[in-house]
Amino acid sequence: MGCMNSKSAAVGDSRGSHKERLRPKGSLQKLVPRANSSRREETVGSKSKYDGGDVKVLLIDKKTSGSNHYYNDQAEKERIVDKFEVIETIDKLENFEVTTIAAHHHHHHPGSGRVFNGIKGEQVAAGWPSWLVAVASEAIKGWIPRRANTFEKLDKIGQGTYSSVYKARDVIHNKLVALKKVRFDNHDPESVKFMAREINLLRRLDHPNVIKLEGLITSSMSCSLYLVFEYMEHDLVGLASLPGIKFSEPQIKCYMQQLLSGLDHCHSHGVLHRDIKGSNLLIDSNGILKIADFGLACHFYPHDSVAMTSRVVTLWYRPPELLLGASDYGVAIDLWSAGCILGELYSGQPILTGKTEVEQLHKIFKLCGSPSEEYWRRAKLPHSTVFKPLHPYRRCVAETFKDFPSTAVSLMDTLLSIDPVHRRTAAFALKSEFFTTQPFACDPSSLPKYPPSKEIDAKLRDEEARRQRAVGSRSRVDMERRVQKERVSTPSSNSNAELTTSSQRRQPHHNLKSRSQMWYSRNADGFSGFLIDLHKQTPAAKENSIVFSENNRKKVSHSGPLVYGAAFGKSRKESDELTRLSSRTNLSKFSGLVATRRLAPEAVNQAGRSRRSFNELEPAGKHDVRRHIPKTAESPQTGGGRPCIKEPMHGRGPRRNGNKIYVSGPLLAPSENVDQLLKQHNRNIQEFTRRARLDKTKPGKLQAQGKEVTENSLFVSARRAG
Ligand SMILES: Nc1ncnc2c1ncn2[C@@H]1O[C@H](COP(=O)(O)OP(=O)(O)OP(=O)(O)O)[C@@H](O)[C@H]1O
Repeated sequence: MGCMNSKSAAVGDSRGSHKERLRPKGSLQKLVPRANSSRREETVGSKSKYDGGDVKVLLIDKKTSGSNHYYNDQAEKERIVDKFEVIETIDKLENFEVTTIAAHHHHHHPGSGRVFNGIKGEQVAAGWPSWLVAVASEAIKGWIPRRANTFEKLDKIGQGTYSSVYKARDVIHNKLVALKKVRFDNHDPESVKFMAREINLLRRLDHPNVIKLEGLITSSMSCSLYLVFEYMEHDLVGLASLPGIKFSEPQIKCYMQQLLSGLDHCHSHGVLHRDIKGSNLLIDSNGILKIADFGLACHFYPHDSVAMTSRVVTLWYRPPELLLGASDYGVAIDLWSAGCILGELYSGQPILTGKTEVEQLHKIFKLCGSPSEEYWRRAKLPHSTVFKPLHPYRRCVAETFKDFPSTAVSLMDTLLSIDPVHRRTAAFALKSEFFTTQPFACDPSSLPKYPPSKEIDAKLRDEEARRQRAVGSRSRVDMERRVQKERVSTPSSNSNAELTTSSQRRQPHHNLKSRSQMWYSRNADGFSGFLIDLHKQTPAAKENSIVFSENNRKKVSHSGPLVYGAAFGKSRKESDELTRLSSRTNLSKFSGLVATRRLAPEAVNQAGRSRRSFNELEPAGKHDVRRHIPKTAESPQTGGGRPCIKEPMHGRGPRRNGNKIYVSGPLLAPSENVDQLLKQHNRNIQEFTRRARLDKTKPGKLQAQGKEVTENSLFVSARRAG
């Protein structure tokens, strides 16, 4: 059949003579004759237009073949179509034989110039866009697209890096669903392919603990795609951050059992998830946990060695072998993440919260010990020469989590093995004493009913609280100015107290310290936007704040590790080690990169190349790293991976002033500065007035001096505020 030029309209070998005549328009619809029509039933083809390209479809009703109609022109077609009543979008094609479908486009496009026959032809006829059919026919096989107007969109409930997720009502089946609008470039076949990979994998899986893909919404005209999922009220991060939530042991076991059962199903179906983390574990109103977000997932072949990218899994849940650059890995990567979740469920906060890959690995070694000599030799990991510590680290998982139940520690010990082989399998974990000894996992249906809670809700709460702080601070600044202006001697702290109280009254969450906020302020690993009082900080937060101030003071245009050996208050040995690592690697620049999500596994080398070129071409500090990070860092988990130096430069990073550090949030002058500033200003005015009195007789000089004082005072203010 070959390619066709943009305007020719070959419809099929046997109907070549009609090729210029078939110009039906509109989507594929089943038509029934109106009462006065002589026609019995017919399906008209669709000619859709998108991005300047046309797709032609000719369907022949098997029952009435021979009565196919070719329209001479659009007007004729419309006249004929008008005789029919559209009763439904076709959802079954068995009765129709697709003879030929021609797609031709003005622009280069997947499917451009292609004539689809057979299955692909049917797919286009069924209303799938040809850009999807062209490269992802397998993903939509046997399915028909749902139409957008069969859903009623409700709220936005999730914002992922690659998607926006909406709550919606399926009006046909009258039930709630989640619609995930996936972002991809439909002009780029690779991008479409990788989006389709998620669909393919999801369709392979069918388990109560794996999210179910119920359908796809698109149309031949559309360049976007929605994935339709069963609706889930919660995710684990959102749930854990609900104020006052503390999971019981049977509850933790219940969630872990479901997580591991879901993982076991994925793994036994040859699927690695590669992004297990709390926000991807969805929980419905009956307490059923489902693994979601298969955007990073891939097929794996246990007995074949296929190179895969190591840039997967959100930093805090990423196993050491990936940080060491492994490209041949297996189920153990998901088990490591599951071990992190287990620790998090007990401790109430993420357990390994590095800000950079180097720091993440360092934290892992400190907790789990560094790999044995035998492992270094056997694994031959790409970054081992860079990351192998000079001195081995001792494993202290049991000591660190000594307050947890012993069976939980024992399971963590297995799942957090440095050597992936020792992590065993999800099936093995499910048989561990953790699940076989009392207290047993509770039944999901017996779990408490929670108000809807999502990571996005937790974020919104955090943001609202931050906004309130900002409003409070701004009001405070305004108030201080007013106080100064009116020369009222009320102590500003009183005014602030009043303001705080009123803002608290307005905002019920103001004073609630969500768990995520606490994680941040405790660890200073995320960017919460809250004013943190150093006196009240834990040592960990203090350590980090020192890094921040170091960064600011030294105006280092590079991320953490270059200074963190010394700045984190580590032991001399650790500090030397980190400095050594940091000076030997540039990986810190790419911290938090969570995989080349749309990159083929085979493209590992290419990723390496782009990494190099990024290093070589871009001057440090000038580059907006976020543009190059496919999976950016808004969540605490991914946030852990952000290069920390960028943030202060963009006004979102931690800034230190006296005993307080500001972490993220709007750029506000710390309010203590306002006091100083105003005092200084007063002094300057007094000085100016004094000199003016002295120099009454020398107006020329006065003017000059006045100017000088003003400039000085501005200079002082700027310097102090900066
Ligand atoms: N079936 C669902 N029901 C309810 N909410 C959902 C559902 N699927 C996803 N969400 C919400 O949307 C968010 C983003 O979805 P998802 O993780 O699939 O997208 P993503 O773009 O891959 O995100 P990420 O950047 O976190 O990997 C989830 O964290 C979750 O809160």
